[in-house]
Amino acid sequence: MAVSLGHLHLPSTMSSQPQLRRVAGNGFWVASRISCSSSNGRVPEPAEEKRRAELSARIASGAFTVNRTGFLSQLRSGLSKLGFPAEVLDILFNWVDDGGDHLKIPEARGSLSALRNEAFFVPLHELYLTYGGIFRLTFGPKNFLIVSDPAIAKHILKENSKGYSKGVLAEILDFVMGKGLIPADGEVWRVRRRAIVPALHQKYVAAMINLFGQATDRLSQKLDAAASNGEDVEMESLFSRLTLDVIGKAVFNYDFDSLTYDTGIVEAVYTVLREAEDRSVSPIPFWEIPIWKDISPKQKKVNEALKLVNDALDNLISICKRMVDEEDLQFHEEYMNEQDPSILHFLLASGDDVSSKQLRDDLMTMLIAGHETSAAVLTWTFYLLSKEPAAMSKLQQEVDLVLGDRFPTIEDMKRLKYTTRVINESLRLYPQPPVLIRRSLENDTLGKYPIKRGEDIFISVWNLHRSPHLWDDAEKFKPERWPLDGPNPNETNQNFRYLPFGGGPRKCVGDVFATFETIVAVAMLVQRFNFEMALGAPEVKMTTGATIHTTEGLKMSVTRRIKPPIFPTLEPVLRVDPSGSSSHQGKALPPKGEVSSTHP
Ligand code: HEM
Repeated sequence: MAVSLGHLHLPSTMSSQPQLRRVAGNGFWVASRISCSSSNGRVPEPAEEKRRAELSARIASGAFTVNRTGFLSQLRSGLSKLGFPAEVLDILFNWVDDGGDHLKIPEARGSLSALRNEAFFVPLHELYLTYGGIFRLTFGPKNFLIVSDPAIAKHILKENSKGYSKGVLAEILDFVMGKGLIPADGEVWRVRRRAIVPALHQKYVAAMINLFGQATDRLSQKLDAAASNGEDVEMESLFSRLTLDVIGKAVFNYDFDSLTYDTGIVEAVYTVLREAEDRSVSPIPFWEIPIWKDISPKQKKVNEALKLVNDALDNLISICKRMVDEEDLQFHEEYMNEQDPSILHFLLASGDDVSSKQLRDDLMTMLIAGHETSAAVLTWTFYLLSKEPAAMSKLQQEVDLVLGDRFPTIEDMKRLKYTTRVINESLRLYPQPPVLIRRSLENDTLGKYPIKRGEDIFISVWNLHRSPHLWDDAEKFKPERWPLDGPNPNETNQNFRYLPFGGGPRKCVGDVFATFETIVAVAMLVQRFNFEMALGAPEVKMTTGATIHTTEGLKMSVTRRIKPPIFPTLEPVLRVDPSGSSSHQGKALPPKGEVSSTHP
């Protein structure tokens, strides 16, 4: 029986797991009921539902379940054959299990064919509903522990974070990030984290609000042209360009201007990004095979692109070094160069004692970490909003009331409360990335199970965020689940059932940056346009790399908004402090349809 707790906090490992029972006589573990989840916060299509039902049936039939061997299992099987009732054996063997140190993690054997054509975290959700908050998934010689339990996630990410490394992730990303902050472990990570975190200080993030506004304004110009011509737009690729332009300026003061031009460097960045994503989901590391590496045209292209990007970064580092040398520098905690407020400038001005290679690795890491993640959040937010017109109109009411026709300012970030909740909820349904990867550096105990050093672990944020045991209406897009006047939801106040930016010492360094970036983009776009799924647009399906992508893009039709007059007595939750609004320094938007000349 899948346990529906229907409340928010889940204190113990045991209670988060559906009850498992062994089928008498065969020693298999099965769940008594498998609930089939809809995905995307929407009602699944019939074909998808049928495929899911088949997968659920295969899981329930034990097609993925590993036969337990060993003395206890054989004893149980023998007793069962002698006619002992299953219920009695359950009680007896669960009791024996609880006391012993032989306890085995439930185990499922994955078949690659079952996972084909599917974002891999979706079948993991089905397996979670059957096998519980921790299980071992075996693929041929490889196996992984899949963790979907808040208490175990907290243990790995926070309480015993020193006992875990980035493992397989560091191996996959080595070619592009080297020892950058995401893959780095141990002393390198500690030193780099200490150097980088101060660069994202309050004054810097506040300065970024203008940058977010200017970049979104450029996107608006594109949408405006599409609206005039009655053309549909593919929003996923536009969001990817928007966030690339933002992160280039924010991290190393480079204007990709990818919303306007398709330059060689933009193409090179995408080649490298796609390769990183392909490698993260490839079952066989082709790129490590010596001859393949040299003859594969794809690998050749990747190496050329990587060289182009690395050379560009090296060049930006030397330009910035020259700027810093010529500056009359007075470095302090909230230091920021007005002409170049980038993270790179801060790091060099701080006298950060670091090799150029390490600095490049860190810049590349932030470029990748801060680009696709924010783009994916925007893509799925607009997808969800297109399915919930009521949420969209509530959002537009708030934006009209708080911003009117202005650009957003830093003060608006706390006033755009419903906008923030929409993003919180989008991040719950579509966490980016959907799994966190770790490797145990020493023997440990996860929940009630002992594990050995060297275990590869996937913490499924997708499962945590969509667990029917942890959330009411887990699959539903409900920004209202987060009270407007409550705290911003995070891993701490949600006791690790909600991990949009990870948790513990390796939590995202760009969480506030990214939250503001997405608030500004969402607010400015819905302020100016209405969005709907385009007529005849392909069904929006998921595929995965490091983040969740659509398979065929997010095709939308965009129309300019004709705004109703603003009545200040809308719903009380949307009312803003009138004294605050008069002090806004925000810039007025150009009249609808006109193009602003503001460029970074
Ligand atoms: C909505 C956008 C973003 C999301 C959803 C997101 C999510 C995450 C998550 C879940 C982690 C933890 C990974 C783990 O524990 O394995 C992480 C780490 C990280 N993120 Fe973000 N991120 C976003 C934006 C950004 C931005 C804009 C930057 C840079 C300015 C950034 C830089 C980093 C870095 C450097 C780490 C590694 C931290 C460490 O290991 O010490 N992220 N991010």
